[in-house]
Amino acid sequence: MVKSKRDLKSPKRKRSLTGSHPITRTVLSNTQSRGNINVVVRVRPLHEKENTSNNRNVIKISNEHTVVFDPKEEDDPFFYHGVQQKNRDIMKRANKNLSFSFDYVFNEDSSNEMVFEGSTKSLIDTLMKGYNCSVFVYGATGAGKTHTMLGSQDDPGITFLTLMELFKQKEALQNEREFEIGMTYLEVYNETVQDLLNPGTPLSLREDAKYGVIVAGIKMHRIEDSNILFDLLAQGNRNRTQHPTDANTESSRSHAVFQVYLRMKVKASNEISTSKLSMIDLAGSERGAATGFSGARFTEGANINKSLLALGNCINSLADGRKHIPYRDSKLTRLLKDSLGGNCQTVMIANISPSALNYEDTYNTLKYAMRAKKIKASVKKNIVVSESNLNHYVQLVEQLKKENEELKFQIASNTKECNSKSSIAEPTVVDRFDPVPTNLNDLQLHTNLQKLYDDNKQLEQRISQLESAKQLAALRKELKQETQSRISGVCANSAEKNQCRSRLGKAVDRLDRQTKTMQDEITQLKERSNIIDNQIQEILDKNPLLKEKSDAENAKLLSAKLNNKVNHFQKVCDLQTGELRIRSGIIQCFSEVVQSCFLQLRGHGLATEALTAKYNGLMRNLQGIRKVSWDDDSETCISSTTSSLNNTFVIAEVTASGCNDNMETKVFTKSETPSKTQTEVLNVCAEDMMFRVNNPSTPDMRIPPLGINTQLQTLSKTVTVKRLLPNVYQLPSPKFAKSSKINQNQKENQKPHVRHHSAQRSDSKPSSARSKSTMTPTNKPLHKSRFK
Ligand SMILES: Nc1ncnc2c1ncn2[C@@H]1O[C@H](COP(=O)(O)OP(=O)(O)OP(=O)(O)O)[C@@H](O)[C@H]1O
Repeated sequence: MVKSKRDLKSPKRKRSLTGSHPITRTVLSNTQSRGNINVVVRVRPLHEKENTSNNRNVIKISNEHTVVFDPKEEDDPFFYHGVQQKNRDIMKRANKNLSFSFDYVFNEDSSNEMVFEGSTKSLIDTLMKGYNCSVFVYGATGAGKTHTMLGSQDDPGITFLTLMELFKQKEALQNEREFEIGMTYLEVYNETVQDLLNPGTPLSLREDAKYGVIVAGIKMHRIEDSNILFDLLAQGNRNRTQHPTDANTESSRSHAVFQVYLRMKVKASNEISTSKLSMIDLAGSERGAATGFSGARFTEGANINKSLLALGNCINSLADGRKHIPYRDSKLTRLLKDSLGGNCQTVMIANISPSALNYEDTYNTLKYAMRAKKIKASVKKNIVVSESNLNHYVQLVEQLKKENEELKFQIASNTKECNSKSSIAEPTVVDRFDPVPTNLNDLQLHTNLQKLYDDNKQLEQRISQLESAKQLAALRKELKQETQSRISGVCANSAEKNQCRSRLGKAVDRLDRQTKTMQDEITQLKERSNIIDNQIQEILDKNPLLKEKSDAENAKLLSAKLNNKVNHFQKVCDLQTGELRIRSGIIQCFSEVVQSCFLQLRGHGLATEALTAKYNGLMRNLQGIRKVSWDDDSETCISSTTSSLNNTFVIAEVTASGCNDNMETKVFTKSETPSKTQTEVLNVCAEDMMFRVNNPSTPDMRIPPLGINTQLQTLSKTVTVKRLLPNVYQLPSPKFAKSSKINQNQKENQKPHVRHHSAQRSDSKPSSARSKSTMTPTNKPLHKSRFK
């Protein structure tokens, strides 16, 4: 016997497979039920440790098909007054005494060869006829699964014996058929798939319409004779994940899947058949406590149990004849999709320990095996008559039928959902009926089209995310640059300025880099999306009837794009709201500081006129008084009707002393933007006018407003403001009325003002005096269209 599972070597092949350990009982002929999974139980001998401890045997084999779990113990008869007493020990727990029937039960003395003869030997006939076959060994840790599968040099396991049988039959049929045999050996460990013959990065599973479930990237090894096969088996076994547990010092912690692919061509008829034999050594099905580990081993155990539970659920669903089988719940079940139900002849070997120490695990294994027995398999031959690529046609038809069923089910549930929604809202375009073709070719095109649209949707989703992130980055960059431009005004010294500039510069660079990376990815994704669009077009060219489906999918795509846009604008709003909050905080703080500084300066008599004017302008801005509005057409408006003149404020057409000769009247139009200084002057003028309107009794009405002259000299021009926005300056009507009376008294002295040329202004009266004459506010609401 080999000392370690990893020491597996080519077993001695000189032994006659059928002669050395003949099975004494006929097993297969009358026990195998072709339609169902063939379930056999193998009871291992007690270990030395189990023998020495005061250990009870919980398994009794009644006959070759029946095993009794926790059999009733035969009590020593107890007599009282010569009468035998029943239930003598009332403290003792009643035995379960459960009887289970299987296709065959192998006892402690059965060799691997006997197990082979009684379980997997017949599979080779089936395989040679073009059917898929699979063998599972199931059981708790230490129950004898690996011993059954791999065995030892003296007692080779069923994998070795089954493949020997395959080569034997191959040789026998050599003259009639051409054979190609390939194999893969992989393990599923912690929900990842690894090639045991080429260990490396984990492999992924893909569903292929033609070949069913395939392991992407696994290497198939071609085998001509049995020598290389056993070397490969030993090599793979060395790479298998093993860790000692409390129950087994060489416990296999992964599910090992050994698959042999057979392709045969009948020379006479050119008939080609393909079949696959899968031999699966499952990891232990024990409870967590049996491994005695926590941490990594516990996680490992949890993953093993997860996949075995998923396998159990699939078995239950298959046994109950349900339509939906949850193959996708674990990697193991996905991988074994075509090895469980459907087109496959399956054998399950349930390994159990007879020791009471494994009471619960044994009980669970027997129950699991009983469930598996109920699975009904419908085995189909994988045969085609030509050498074309259709050698998996049968499998394809099966899969398409299944997909058809699933799609019909989806349509039914969608229609139901649609009906229930229609009472609340109009059905949207995405809820439209999506016809499913009944013809197999069309169904294939339909499925492909759906997949392409799904891929496209994912790409679009990612592109939208990137586009949105890119635009937000551009906005952030703009804000950073704005901050950069403010630096010179806010930093105290050049060191601080440089520090700020460098920080902001780095942020801008980072945003540039991010934008570039995003742009690159967008370009790639768009290229892929274009390829998919072309593929979609090709399908639509082949079958124009799918146009309706395509329209529905395009509508879904558009709806998803619009949703993404809405999300994007929400993000932009959030960003800008955040920025606004920051700015309001700055302005609040800033105005307090400025006010305090200005008041201090004024207190010390240091506030110049210019500074005061600036300060007043700033304060007005902070109060929300932002602009003066001018009429569009200066010429026509100024020289037009009296009512328009009544609404005209001429603020400062009269010069300050010393520069009245070259004055010209300036009328701003809406499209003109006055300079910063001009705006300030206008604001001050307007403010002054308002003050005079609101306080008509002010004695120095004739004195021009403070600073105006100086400013006008600087400007060297006369400024005419035709109109002020009343809602900006908020002229209160009662005060207007009051001021109106005063203006009435002075009306006699007024001349309608059209345009003041330098000659008319030679009296050098203060501007305000004349401007007052044109300030003829009216109680009538001002015509809206004139206020822009
Ligand atoms: N039928 C048998 N006859 C003799 N020895 C056996 C038999 N079954 C199992 N053993 C021995 O019991 C021990 C545990 O068996 P094995 O490693 O096959 O268990 P296992 O079910 O594969 O456990 P694990 O799931 O932890 O890998 C081994 O030393 C093996 O040689």
